[in-house]
Amino acid sequence: MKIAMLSPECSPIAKVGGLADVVIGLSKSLQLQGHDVSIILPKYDCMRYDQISNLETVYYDLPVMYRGEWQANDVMSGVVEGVKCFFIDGKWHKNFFNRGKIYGESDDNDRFAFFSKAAMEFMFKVGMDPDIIHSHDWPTALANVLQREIYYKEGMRKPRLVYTVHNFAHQGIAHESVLGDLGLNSAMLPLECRENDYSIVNFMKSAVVYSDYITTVSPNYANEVQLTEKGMGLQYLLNKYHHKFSGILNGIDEEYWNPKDDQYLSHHYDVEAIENKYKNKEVLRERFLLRDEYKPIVAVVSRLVQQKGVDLIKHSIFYALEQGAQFVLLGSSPDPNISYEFAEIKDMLNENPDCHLEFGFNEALSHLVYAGADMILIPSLFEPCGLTQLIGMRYGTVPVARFTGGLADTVHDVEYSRVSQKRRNGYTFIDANKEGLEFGLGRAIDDWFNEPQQFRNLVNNGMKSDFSWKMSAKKYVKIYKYLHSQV
Ligand SMILES: Nc1ncnc2c1ncn2[C@@H]1O[C@H](COP(=O)(O)OP(=O)(O)O[C@H]2O[C@H](CO)[C@@H](O)[C@H](O)[C@H]2O)[C@@H](O)[C@H]1O
Repeated sequence: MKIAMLSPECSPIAKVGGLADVVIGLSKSLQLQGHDVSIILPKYDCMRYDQISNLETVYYDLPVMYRGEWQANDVMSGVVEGVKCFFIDGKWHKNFFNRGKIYGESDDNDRFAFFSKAAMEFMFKVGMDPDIIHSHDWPTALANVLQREIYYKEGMRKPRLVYTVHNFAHQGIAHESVLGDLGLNSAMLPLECRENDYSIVNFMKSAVVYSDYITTVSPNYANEVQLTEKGMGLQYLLNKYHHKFSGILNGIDEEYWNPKDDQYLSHHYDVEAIENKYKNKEVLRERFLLRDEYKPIVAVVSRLVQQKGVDLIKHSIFYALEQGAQFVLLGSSPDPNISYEFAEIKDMLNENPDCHLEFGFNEALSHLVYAGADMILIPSLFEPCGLTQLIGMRYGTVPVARFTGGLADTVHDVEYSRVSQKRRNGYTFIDANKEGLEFGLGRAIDDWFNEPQQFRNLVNNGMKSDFSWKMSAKKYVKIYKYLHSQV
């Protein structure tokens, strides 16, 4: 099948969070299974150009009608991790993608609405005509509306539309004038695509209504968003369209995340020969100036946003130290208040030889943290899937996770899980408060000190688990094929 992925992120060239990992991981796996995949992205000035090969301009001056005028764009192609990518390079004065960042601009809605239109226009002009247009999250949601309302009518009839939601907390809300900017007739957009104030358009709702199939990134989160407030206001709509909605668990790219030959590690290991993991622990300690003592390292690798349980992360720093563990954090926050709070804690613990907080986004360092730590903590308030617990397990780092969303699908508690002993791989806790966190983390630290064999079994079980994309990619293909069988 011919699949066009539309995404604002793609690892490792344009990554803010897990969406980037999923887009490349799923694409690689689909390609391995014999499908023809292209990823279409904006051409940001801040991309990792060193990770793109064969970059060349393939279309000059692609005209895109926006705000009633033809705007020129070049389109470049390149290869990322073996997958063909196209980059839309807006040449006009607004410079939507030369902002030094991917998100966080006051005109994000306009930037990504424009990208959706330009991506559709590109596919139309070059006659790409994919079997599937697979768009992701709010930034590419309007592509689905554009396909049905404009491009289908102009003859681009083949594509079936699949839409994956990585987080219902960010939906893309804008005044309906955004539709006119894209050449859509605002009056045609159904009311269920709008907010209570009908002049406000909700991008995600629109994609739910217009797509042929909607997925989210774990089965448990798919249930939660239909049944609870985790649907962030979309519960009704998701229930209405439940026949075309399901959860497919994310995988990880096991080639990229592989302790056996990880490009960022100097000591490689696997489940059969794990000793080198502890050399990475030494390297991590040296790097973060932690003392070399018989203690477990608890790690957090995260965007520091409320979703991730920032108050619980803060509490866990002090709690882990109190319990005799070391604590490391690699995190960055788009929220200055949260950044400030963590900077204060860093100041307070500056002289502590058992703690290091590192701020910023650092891909290479994240690999060392996964490899060097003993436990990875994910105390999220909600979590659509979560990748850090999967990556942690791949590196023999035991997850301590809140029992929610995809974390509940993937982390199986050593004592309280219903799965067989062999599949138990971590510690979970239910309550999103200090007591809950201490219940999960306390048991993990205690077992590390006092039940080393039990802890080691968890390490082994995690490392032996299959978190590859293979099975999940097959589930997507099944959906793609089903949609075409319905035509
Ligand atoms: N400071 C830092 N430096 C380097 N790397 C860092 C980093 N902070 C985070 N990362 C990396 O970013 C990724 C984050 O993965 P998450 O699953 O936490 O995704 P996120 O919440 O962003 O995305 C959403 O989409 C994904 C994908 O569907 C869902 O799993 C998730 O639940 C949902 O919230 C991991 O690869 C992690 O290593």
